[in-house]
Amino acid sequence: MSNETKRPRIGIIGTGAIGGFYGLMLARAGMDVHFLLRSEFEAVVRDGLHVDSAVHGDLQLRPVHAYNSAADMPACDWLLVGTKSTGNADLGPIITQVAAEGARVVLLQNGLAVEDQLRAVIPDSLHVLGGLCFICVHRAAPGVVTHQAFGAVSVGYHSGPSTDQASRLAIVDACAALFSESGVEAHAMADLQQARWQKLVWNVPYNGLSVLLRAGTSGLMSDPASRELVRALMDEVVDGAQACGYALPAGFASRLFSVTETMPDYKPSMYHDHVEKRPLELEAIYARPLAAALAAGFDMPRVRMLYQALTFIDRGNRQPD
Ligand SMILES: NC(=O)C1=CN([C@@H]2O[C@H](COP(=O)(O)OP(=O)(O)OC[C@H]3O[C@@H](n4cnc5c(N)ncnc54)[C@H](OP(=O)(O)O)[C@@H]3O)[C@@H](O)[C@H]2O)C=CC1
Ligand SMILES: CC(C)(CO)C(=O)C(=O)O
Repeated sequence: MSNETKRPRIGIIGTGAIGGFYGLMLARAGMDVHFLLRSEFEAVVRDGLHVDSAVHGDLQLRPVHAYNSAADMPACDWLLVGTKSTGNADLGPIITQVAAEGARVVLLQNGLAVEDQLRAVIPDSLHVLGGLCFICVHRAAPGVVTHQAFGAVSVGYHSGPSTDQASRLAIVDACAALFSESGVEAHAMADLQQARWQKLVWNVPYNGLSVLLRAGTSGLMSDPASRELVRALMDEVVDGAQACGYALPAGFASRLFSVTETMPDYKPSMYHDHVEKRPLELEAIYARPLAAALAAGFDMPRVRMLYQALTFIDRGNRQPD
């Protein structure tokens, strides 16, 4: 175990836009942060990590505790997972290798039931939390993250050795405190599933339509036809959530719609995945919500159509030229 009471040791599993941004913020606040990288390892060892932020200015971390193998990392008390959900089934050996005894694993991903997938491949002794990131970031170059807007994280307990509500809440509060101490707005959530459905109200329309229509938020919000489509998809997800037992606050979709009008033109992470020919997070953002709603007796035909179109696009996009 590391000396957690003095200085928590944090492992960033997947140092892309999300892992790079939050990891850098935590390290700048004096925490002992270790970054697992893959394709950008050499660049980060050589040049450090950079965040070009519209909110915080230009931030740099150099040198970086960077690793290209989990086997070389020290045991960490907290693991923040910033990989895409498409790779969750393969994370078991990595997490198991890097986790200190009783470590807390926080999945910073979009979508539904992503924690269930991870839970199945890691030891029962580890705590699993979910973290929802309300932020606009993307990788601009190896080791360079562009931060356009926002930054808050909402955290909730998923599963693990803590069975009573009080000890679960204590872990969630400790996680939120790590972020707060690094200058990131953080909230503890009582109901992770409810929060995941709420976030889907944004991700289902904008992530998928950005790929299908090749447009960022400004383009989608400036055309009457795409605006109508966004709104209809949002309403369907709200109804799907309700069918699954998660009643969202009144006017929630309208508020998200209005907030998006004030955002800088933003291309969601799915857009970047498509451009870079990486697999799209279709299972977590579309297939599972569709299946959950259907199991509750509610169909989401517009969401299904979007999912089917994206499946076609994704398959073609990843075939060799
Ligand atoms: N970007 C955003 O603004 C937001 C993103 N999200 C969600 O956050 C999650 C992460 O997204 P984002 O940061 O944009 O994704 P990125 O593609 O920018 O980052 C993913 C990172 O994980 C690395 N990685 C994947 N597998 C491994 C592995 N086995 N070992 C080491 N590194 C690995 C990738 O390395 P490599 O370079 O080799 O690909 C990459 O650096 C997604 O679920 C997304 O939906 C949520 C809110 C906002
Ligand atoms: C909704 C948004 C743009 C910021 O809150 C986001 O977090 C995402 O891209 O998933």
